[in-house]
Amino acid sequence: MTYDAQPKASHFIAGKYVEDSAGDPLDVVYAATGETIARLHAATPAIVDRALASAKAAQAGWAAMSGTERGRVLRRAADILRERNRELSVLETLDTGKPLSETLVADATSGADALEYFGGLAGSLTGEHVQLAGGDFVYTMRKPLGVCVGIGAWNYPTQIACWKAAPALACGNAMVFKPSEMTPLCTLKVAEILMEAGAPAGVFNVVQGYGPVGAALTTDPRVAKVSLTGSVPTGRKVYAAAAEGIKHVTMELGGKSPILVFDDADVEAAVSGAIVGNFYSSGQICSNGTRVFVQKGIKEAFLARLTERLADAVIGDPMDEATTYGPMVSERQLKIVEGYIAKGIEEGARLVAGGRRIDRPGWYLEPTVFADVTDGMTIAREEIFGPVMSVLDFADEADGIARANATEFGLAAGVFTKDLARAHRVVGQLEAGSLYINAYNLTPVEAPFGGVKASGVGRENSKEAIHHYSEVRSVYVAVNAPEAPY
Ligand SMILES: NC(=O)c1ccc[n+]([C@@H]2O[C@H](COP(=O)([O-])OP(=O)(O)OC[C@H]3O[C@@H](n4cnc5c(N)ncnc54)[C@H](O)[C@@H]3O)[C@@H](O)[C@H]2O)c1
Ligand SMILES: O=CCc1c[nH]cn1
Repeated sequence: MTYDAQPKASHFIAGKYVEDSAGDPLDVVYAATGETIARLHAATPAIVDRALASAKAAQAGWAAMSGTERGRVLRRAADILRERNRELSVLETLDTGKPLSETLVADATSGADALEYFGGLAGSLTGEHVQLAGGDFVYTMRKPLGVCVGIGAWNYPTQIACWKAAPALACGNAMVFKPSEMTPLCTLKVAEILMEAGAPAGVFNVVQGYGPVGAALTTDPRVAKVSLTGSVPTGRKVYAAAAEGIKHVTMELGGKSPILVFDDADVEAAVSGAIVGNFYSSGQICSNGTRVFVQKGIKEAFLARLTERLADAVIGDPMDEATTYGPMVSERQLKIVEGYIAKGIEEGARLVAGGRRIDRPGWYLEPTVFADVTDGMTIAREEIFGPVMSVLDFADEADGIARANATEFGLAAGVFTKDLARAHRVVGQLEAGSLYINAYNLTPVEAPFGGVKASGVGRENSKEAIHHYSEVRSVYVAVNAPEAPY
């Protein structure tokens, strides 16, 4: 099968595709076959400069439009994403290797939700009136930050671009977005669609590249804010570089999230939560609940049902809609995960499912489950970012909470129990940004998403995101003549 994945050019600047073949080559390899399906080029310094200049030039005019007009553009873009969902989902599958059965429901559709939601909010972004003594008052104005930079990870290229662009543009900012070097294709389509929907040229630009391009964008004095989705080590670098310029940041980083399954949980629901929380997108989701703490009384039933249901995963061609489990994004990522599996075995965890590379072209790794994992093992401490679930025993509520929190990360956490009083008591003590009761890994645009501790700073989605793409100014108005001491 041949796929037409080659874009018109590598970058999208000031409303047009732009190429500069002097940049380092950036090949797109289809994860399901290992074939190179497109060649792009990383941005040269001249391209980075052009993109930032274009965003800077466009931003003031975009901010001067009414929120209702900006919102209309975003909502039109949402409609186009939905109309082209199939075409965009195929491209997302080519970019990432995720099965079409997932991309049809979780990528362009999630991007469209963000554009629609923030498009709806754009017209109602207002300040406040604050009455003071004696008739004086203060009013506040909510202002855009200016030029924002978005830097993406490779697991959800369309979603990540839209989750950043939608609130940024709703508030009147312009954006330069650098997708992950692993998945450069989808964001170009988002840029094309925003222009088609009526966004002025320069309001959303895309430049490709590796880490140094992201670093050049982060440190440029024209940039007011950097929003990164990536690993904690990259987050530390980008946060530090942004701090040098006193820039705003959003850091959407990694995790090692816990799921607590109590004795009284519905086994079927808990197994479903653990499956979506570990194997959706072949385990390449930041918020995955990769430490599954299972109370002793339910452990055998949980493991038995989990292994039974894993046997029903349809592993195959991601373009076949019957496939429910696809390849990992790259051979490099697959080898990193194989290294963790070897470490798990070496450190004494019990392999109860999977563990091997699948004998077919592309980067396929079996959904893998380890039981009898202990807190000190490498697979229980480090983010693997692949299809590896660690099942740990726990004694009681206090033990489960303490051990769930014993990590530098704090992105998500889940609790499965029929005792709702306990569920609320437990989530109230778990150190994570997204908490789930009898559910896992759902990310509706209406709910804030983001981490605590090393998992991040700031929130995407919901009204919370508005605070991270705008700032408040206050105006003091005197109605009486001012007094002075002399
Ligand atoms: N919290 C979230 O919302 C979220 C979502 C998806 C992925 N992630 C995390 O992302 C990681 C996997 O993605 P990845 O491997 O692409 O992450 P990564 O940290 O390797 O790269 C992320 C992005 O940062 C860029 N980058 C690298 N060095 C940079 C630098 N010095 N300055 C600026 N940009 C730089 C990369 O080119 C890429 O675009 C995992 O840790 C995962 O948990 C988090
Ligand atoms: O990968 C992190 C963000 C996310 C979680 N679920 C879907 N996307």
